[in-house]
Amino acid sequence: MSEPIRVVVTGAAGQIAYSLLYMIAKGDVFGPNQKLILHLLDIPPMMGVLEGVVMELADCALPLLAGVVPTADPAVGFKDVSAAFLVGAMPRKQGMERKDLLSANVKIFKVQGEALNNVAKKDVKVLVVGNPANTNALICSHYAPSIPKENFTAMTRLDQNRAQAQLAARLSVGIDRVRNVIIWGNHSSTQYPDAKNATVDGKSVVEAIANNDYLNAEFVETVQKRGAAVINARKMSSAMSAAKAASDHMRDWFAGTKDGEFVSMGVVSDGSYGTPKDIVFSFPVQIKDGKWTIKQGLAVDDFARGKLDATAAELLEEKEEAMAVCAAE
Ligand SMILES: NC(=O)C1=CN([C@@H]2O[C@H](COP(=O)(O)OP(=O)(O)OC[C@H]3O[C@@H](n4cnc5c(N)ncnc54)[C@H](O)[C@@H]3O)[C@@H](O)[C@H]2O)C=CC1
Ligand SMILES: O=C(O)CCC(=O)C(=O)O
Repeated sequence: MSEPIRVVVTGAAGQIAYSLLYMIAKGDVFGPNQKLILHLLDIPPMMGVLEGVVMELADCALPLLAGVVPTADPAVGFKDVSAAFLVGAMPRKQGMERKDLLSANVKIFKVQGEALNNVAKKDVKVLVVGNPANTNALICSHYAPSIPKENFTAMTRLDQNRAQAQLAARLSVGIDRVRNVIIWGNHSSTQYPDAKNATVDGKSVVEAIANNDYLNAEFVETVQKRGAAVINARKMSSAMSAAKAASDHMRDWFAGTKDGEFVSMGVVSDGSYGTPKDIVFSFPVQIKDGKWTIKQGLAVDDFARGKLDATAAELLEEKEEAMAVCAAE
């Protein structure tokens, strides 16, 4: 059993954290031999609620959980952490787009970027879940210049999992038989869920489904609008599935992807696939030894090109607005 690592979850009194903390503390993310000290960061009015979460974590009697640090102080929350799940932010309500949250939430990620810069380990792996996730991750990285840009990522794994589930249902196969679905771009309704490089039992999903109208329209729209569909039904945003996706994302980042497989993550663009540099764009990535690389050489047809350009344009707009909000602080 190795020494405990410190892991922070922000928004620790909220609904995603309520599922996520259990997954992390029982070993789903860092494995069954890695002890952890969980740092739980929320805002001062939520400290009472957080006390209840701390009690419940104790009552789970989890052998890997070596300690819990509840706090409202970012300097304590981010101190010496090796992994950071940045969940805490305002969620979208019915009728809002995720970018409507930008001016309120982006300020949180400026403060947390500065705190990570000052007190976290320099090799900390950061996953931004709070919306608008891609642009929040960019801002966080911008205010943490002493930590490599590669260490800041945004979550599009929930979209990937949704896309995989849609294809598996359409093909009437188990979810584990569908691989390599890609989410390109922003975690927003402009994202492009791409089944054209996906496989079912190693064979082309396009050939297995044999219905391009479905793959270009209904499939894409269902995944793009799934978050809103859950909000309409639950009157609250996705939480259990978001926690599972955060756990999948960080597990793969630490443990690596399997040969021949890739997963989608929002990462700082290097211009791959003709995208603008220096926005956080979701790409297919392969991961080895804790480092991701963008999978190169995949086919991007004219239809896909239009979608990639549209989601990139939205991210450029968000970046401009976010930088203006932070500069005005
Ligand atoms: N990237 C993705 O795929 C997904 C992202 N989300 C986003 O995740 C975020 C959290 O969602 P929920 O847990 O459902 O919301 P929630 O409202 O249940 O919990 C959010 C928590 O964050 C806390 N918080 C607010 N400001 C904070 C700060 N400065 N520092 C620390 N904590 C702070 C709040 O007090 C609250 O406890 C939302 O922005 C939501 O839109 C949700 C689902 C999927
Ligand atoms: O849709 C939202 O704004 C909140 C949750 C979310 O990002 C999602 O379900 O994809």
